[in-house]
Amino acid sequence: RLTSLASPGLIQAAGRALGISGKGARNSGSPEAGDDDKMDVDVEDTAPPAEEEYPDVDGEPPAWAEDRTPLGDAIPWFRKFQGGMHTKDGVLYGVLISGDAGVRSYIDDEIIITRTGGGSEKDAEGKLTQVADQKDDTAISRSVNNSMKFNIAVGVVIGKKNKILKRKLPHAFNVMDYFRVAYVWHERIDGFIAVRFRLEKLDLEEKSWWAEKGSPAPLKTGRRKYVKPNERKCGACNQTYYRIYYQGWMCLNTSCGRFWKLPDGTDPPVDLDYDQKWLDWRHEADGRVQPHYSLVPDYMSVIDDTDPNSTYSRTSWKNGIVCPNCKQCLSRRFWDGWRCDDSCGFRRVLSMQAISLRAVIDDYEVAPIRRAIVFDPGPKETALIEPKIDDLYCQPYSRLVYDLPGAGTVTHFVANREINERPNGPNDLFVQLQQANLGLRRYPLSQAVVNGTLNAQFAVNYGMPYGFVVAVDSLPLSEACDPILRVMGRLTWATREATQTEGRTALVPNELLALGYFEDMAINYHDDGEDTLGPTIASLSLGAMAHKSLRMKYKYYNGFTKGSRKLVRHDPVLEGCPNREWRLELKQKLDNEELTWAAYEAAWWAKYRETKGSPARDAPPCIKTQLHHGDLVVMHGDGVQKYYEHQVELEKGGGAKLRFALTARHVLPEKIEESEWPKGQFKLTKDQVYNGN
Ligand SMILES: O=C(O)CCC(=O)C(=O)O
Repeated sequence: RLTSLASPGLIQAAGRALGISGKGARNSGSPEAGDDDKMDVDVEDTAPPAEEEYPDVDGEPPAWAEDRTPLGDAIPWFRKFQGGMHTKDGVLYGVLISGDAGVRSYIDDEIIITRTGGGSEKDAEGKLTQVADQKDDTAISRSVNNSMKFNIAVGVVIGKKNKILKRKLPHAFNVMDYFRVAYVWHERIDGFIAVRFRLEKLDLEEKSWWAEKGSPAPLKTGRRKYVKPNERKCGACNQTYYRIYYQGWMCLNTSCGRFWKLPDGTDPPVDLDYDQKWLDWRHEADGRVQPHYSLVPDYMSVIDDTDPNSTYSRTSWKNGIVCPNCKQCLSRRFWDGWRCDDSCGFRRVLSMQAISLRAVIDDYEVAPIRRAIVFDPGPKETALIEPKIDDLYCQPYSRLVYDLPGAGTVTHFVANREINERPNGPNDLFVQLQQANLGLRRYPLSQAVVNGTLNAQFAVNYGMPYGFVVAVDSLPLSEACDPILRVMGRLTWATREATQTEGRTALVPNELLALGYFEDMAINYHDDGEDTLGPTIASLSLGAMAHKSLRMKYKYYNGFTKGSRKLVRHDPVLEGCPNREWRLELKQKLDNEELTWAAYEAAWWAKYRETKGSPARDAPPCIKTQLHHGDLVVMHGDGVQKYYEHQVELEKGGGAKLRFALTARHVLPEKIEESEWPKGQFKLTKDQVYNGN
């Protein structure tokens, strides 16, 4: 705790006049020598004002965001979606000063003093606590040192949750400015060594936008004194350090016996005051200190709409823009560009010229006469299931059926040139879907670790509402365009074909999710196991090739949940899971009531401990397929979604820049509001019905 020597009102007034917020400063000199008490600034002693009582800021941030995703997409020096420091190749590029930056944090109009955060954790109340030593050899502290050593300016974003600056911040995340790393040192925090650093605003001429509204302009750079802080050499280790704290100079060499000791050899208190000379220290303008990126880059100026290769490229969907009107960071949420929210209305619409199949398929011929079926499990991939291959049953397709015992089947209808080239077949559909204005866009994931994380593909939903992975608005199927209805025809055929062979009646699809993949897009392991869905999911691939994999879910593979390691109550003990024999034996005993649940648990873990050779891990894929242009895949059986998960990745390289995946499901009407049912009703013309040719 700080020793307060002045009244809180006086303290705050003094702080504001100096542009000081947060922890206070004292004049240099030793406290023993009797300092000027009036300069004692101790705002910690007063209850922090409620946010709305903080003073307004003087200007507007040059860029801002309400979520981390658009911020990281649009600000290249802070392409960081979790954590507070963006480092790359050993250099620190950007810092986020958000909630609790820990003890002795400090921000004023030109200076920021913070810590690297390494070796620290948030406690139950969200307070940052150091839990391990952090020395200079960690990647993060090397990066901070490198930015100082190599004169790389560091961009800073301030979060609304920040309570050190004590200003009313306009947005959740606000770009401040570029700073130089002026000093890096070690301290002891919560008993552990921590790395701290001091940032100094690069442009000292201009008033900072986050300065208090109406506060005086900063001193012109030509009139500043640029006096260095006091420094002293340690008598024990001979190292020289600046004096940072009013309470006294301290050696900052972690290997010295006098590290972090006050001149009288005692440990310093937790709350210390910054020495005024240390806070007043500024560097003269130095042209060598430069940022790597523009503070707010103008990505729009480098987009070439006339080149489809650039429109569908990774950079084109990974990079956000900053709205030129309201300065909001915008992710590429729309198929055809960037749009700001309604209050601003800014749009940058790309012409989205159609891309040819030739441009996205990297094979000698765009389609083969007969597709070679790729199935070679290889010696290491013994978990892969061998499909039953039938070239005759639904010619000209080859049909591959993968059996997942106890779960269901995956049927792959492999297309070829004859199928793809037919009028209104896959080749035509690929062009037609590009020409149709489908309204594809990226939606926030419903179960994301970071708020606002967007689905990695562009999506639009037709028919009955479906929103397991992303909440996508659904459009009535009756109003869908011709190519979408033709796709519905194909998927209805595939659904029947894959399920009738098992002697069951198919539930005809009444929903269609269209996904558009650009270069390098992928959908990570997930299942489509929403309880509103029937057991069959059929999909059509158009355009670039993709790889689809299926694997058993972690808990069914290992028998227990990840993290909390709770045993699965009704363990199906599927084929391919480890320790299958004894797991089946124990399950039998549990099912026959020879074991209580508690006895089962004890026996299970005892057996598991004996099997030292099988540590818990993610299941390896049991199905790996290549999804080529025109192929259809049908996953059938409730167990496929319950026990298995699937992922799809666009082929890397080879120009694989555009793929459509159209997936049809049967949404159970009884599970959906009746008012939504009409959306799933549609009638195909004779021409739109597909019969497998
Ligand atoms: O891209 C695909 O082929 C399938 C997409 C998918 O996994 C899904 O819609 O759940």
